[in-house]
Amino acid sequence: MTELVIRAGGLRKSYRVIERDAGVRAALKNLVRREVRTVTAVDGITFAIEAGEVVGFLGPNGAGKSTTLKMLAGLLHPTAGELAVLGHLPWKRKREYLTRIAMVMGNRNQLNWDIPAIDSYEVNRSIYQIPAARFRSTLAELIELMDIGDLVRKPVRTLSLGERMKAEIVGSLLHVPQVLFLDEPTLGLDVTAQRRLRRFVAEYNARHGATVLLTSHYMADVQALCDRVIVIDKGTLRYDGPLSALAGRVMTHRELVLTLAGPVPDFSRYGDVLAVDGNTVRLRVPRDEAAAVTAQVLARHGLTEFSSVDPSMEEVIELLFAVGVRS
Ligand SMILES: Nc1ncnc2c1ncn2[C@@H]1O[C@H](COP(=O)(O)OP(=O)(O)OP(=O)(O)O)[C@@H](O)[C@H]1O
Repeated sequence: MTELVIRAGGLRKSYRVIERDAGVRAALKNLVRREVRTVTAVDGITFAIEAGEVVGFLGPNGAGKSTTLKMLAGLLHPTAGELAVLGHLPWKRKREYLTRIAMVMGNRNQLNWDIPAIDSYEVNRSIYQIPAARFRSTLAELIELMDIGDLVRKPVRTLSLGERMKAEIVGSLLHVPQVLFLDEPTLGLDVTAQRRLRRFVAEYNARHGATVLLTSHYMADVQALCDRVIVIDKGTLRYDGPLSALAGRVMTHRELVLTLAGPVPDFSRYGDVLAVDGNTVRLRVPRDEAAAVTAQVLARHGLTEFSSVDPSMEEVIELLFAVGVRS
């Protein structure tokens, strides 16, 4: 039986924001009476994740992804709902919990800039009470997996962004956590460093059976690592399922490229004619009619070639965020 590592039910998080207009007068008024507004960042989401899954968390800016990850990692207290990770209430921040998870934020540094990463790692070793021999072997494994070698001996401030991110991740995983929350881990990295990091996450997942929840604006990260995606928008869950099925839910139409033996007659009765080039016509048809249209064209006109153009994942996501998911 598979083990459920994360269970969230009706999870909510609201922030209280103090409203303030600009200027001295507003500042004075604010001292007397504070206008407080509630921002609901996560508005009752329910999902469950099994051990060893690598799940992509997608959504436009401000959708509530970081807030959700922070609740899972115990950095924020949920306003309402149920949440259990590895059987723990994350916000209690129990030692037994914190030693089994890691949160990596692409836009935050955990390592001290003025000293080499290896010295910060020593600090982590004592915080997590990692036995010396295990620490050495894990460090060697992570350094090899991440291919950072002697860089860990240079002051962090002298490292490039990509090198620093690799060093950050090594530092976050020295206690060999079973659950990884990765919030934009490849943010700002060049393509080579992104690829390296992806390989690393895949390898770590395979070696340690770790459960990974990842947010990223780079679709390549999600495609390379996640079979399953959870899409949220304005704090609510819009899709939870295989990445491969997402296109089908979002794209209402398909593009067919049909090549006939002779010139193309008027094809407007089959769908939107996008282009005609010699004997080839590009046709846009409702997704669920694509097979029937192809069969009709084959029967009536004959086909020498046929293909259907699959949208790129970027296109799917762009459309998804623009129009939402069809239920
Ligand atoms: N500390 C805070 N105080 C008040 N509002 C906040 C706070 N943190 C986040 N928010 C608001 O909550 C909403 C969700 O923010 P969150 O950072 O979780 O979204 P996100 O999906 O991670 O966005 P992005 O892709 O831009 O990182 C946004 O409207 C944001 O402005």
